[in-house]
Amino acid sequence: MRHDGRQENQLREVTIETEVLKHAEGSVMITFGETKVLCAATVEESVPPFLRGSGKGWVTAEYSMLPRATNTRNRRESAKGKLTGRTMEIQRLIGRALRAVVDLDKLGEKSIIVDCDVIQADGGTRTASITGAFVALSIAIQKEMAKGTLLDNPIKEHLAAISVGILPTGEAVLDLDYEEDSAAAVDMNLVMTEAGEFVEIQGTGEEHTYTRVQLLEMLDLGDLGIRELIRLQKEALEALVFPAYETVSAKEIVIATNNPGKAKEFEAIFGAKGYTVKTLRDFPEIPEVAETGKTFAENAALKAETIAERLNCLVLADDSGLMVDALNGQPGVYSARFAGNDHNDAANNAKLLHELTGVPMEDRTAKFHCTLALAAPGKETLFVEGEVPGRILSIPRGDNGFGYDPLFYVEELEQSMAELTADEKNKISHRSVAIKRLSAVWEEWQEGK
Ligand SMILES: O=c1nc[nH]c2c1ncn2[C@H]1C[C@H](O)[C@@H](COP(=O)(O)OP(=O)(O)OP(=O)(O)O)O1
Ligand SMILES: [Mg+2]
Repeated sequence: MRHDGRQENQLREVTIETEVLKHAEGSVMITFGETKVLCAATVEESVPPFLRGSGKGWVTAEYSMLPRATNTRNRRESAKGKLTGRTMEIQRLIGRALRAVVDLDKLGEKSIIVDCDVIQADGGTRTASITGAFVALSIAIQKEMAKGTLLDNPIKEHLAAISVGILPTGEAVLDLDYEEDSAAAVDMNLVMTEAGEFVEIQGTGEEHTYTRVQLLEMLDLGDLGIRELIRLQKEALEALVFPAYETVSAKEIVIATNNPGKAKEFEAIFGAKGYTVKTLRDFPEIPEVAETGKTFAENAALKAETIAERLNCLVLADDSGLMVDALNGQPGVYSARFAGNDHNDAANNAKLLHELTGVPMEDRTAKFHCTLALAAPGKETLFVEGEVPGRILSIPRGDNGFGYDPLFYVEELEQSMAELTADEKNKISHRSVAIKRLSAVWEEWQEGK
């Protein structure tokens, strides 16, 4: 009988609470009896220098204990200015353990760092850390997969860790608490995989030795404990769904535009398809992307790809403009800054009228062009285009729309774009033509690589 009434092959009560932190990509509060460890996994889009350009990712861990995790206060290692040997040893062990079950090639050039912070210590902090860290890592990876930023699951199999030992009575026991651990004759930490293989065995006698028979007895107990821990890990992970991510990919779309006129049109068109539209006005912290490209496609890609990387999600961008035949296709990609001043519709329209002074109506043919770029991190960008023909009026007409709409006459409707209602414009505009083409190829693109 053990001091807390457990059987020799019985774990303490183990709980695994997932998603306990707002910011970390994966987080877990794990308890082994009175031992409590907070595990937080962070995904970073970079790797240590020795892996750069290799296509391989990295998984590592840090371990630390809060001052009052123990019955007397320990000075913080940050206050001491250096890590103790014990801390270094444990965090390396956690990192090694996790890397044993992750295919770093499949992870690609990303790093996952799992921070294990012991809130309360009552023996087995490293084994609880490894067991919890694996779950936090799995959550972070599942989210990457849900977002489409990881295509293939790099986790090869489950992994957990447990302590076993020999009490002074000679009895082999599973999952020692602090009281048992400090008196134990032999103390052993086992890190094992779901397949029953070992990653690490740390077994030491303390003023005692142990026999081969006792070693096998401890390994058997450990095996039992690991199986139970893996069952609990799976239970915790299976209970998780990622509804937020499903909504982001299925029902929400981010459009990399600052133009309120475009935003309204996208909202109307995608809203009718059941999407919520977010634009850069929802992310005021993101600086404007410089449109340094020479083509609509280059600029659309610049906007979509920069923002997709930044927000780590699917992003659509629009680069559009007016192409006037009598001006050899100008202002084209420079439409927004035709009059020099970016985004000044009145000045742009005035300059357009000035440039076309004396040009007769039959020679004032033009078209609106729109290139859409759909980008996701790690994916090749998809492009579609749309155009609508028209003529440039000599007097602005109508108050709807934006940009050059008051000067753009749509012959078949016998109205300027600015005289059309939003619905009417959205049926015929260059943007709506492009969006229709996008819907036709979107799914195929999303399923492909
Ligand atoms: O339906 C339209 N009706 C009237 N004018 C339009 C339209 N579509 C584009 N245009 C003009 C406005 C702007 O002068 C330029 C787009 O420049 P472009 O860089 O693509 O957009 P932008 O800088 O206003 O917003 P953003 O880059 O944040 O999406 O073409
Ligand atoms: Mg622009």
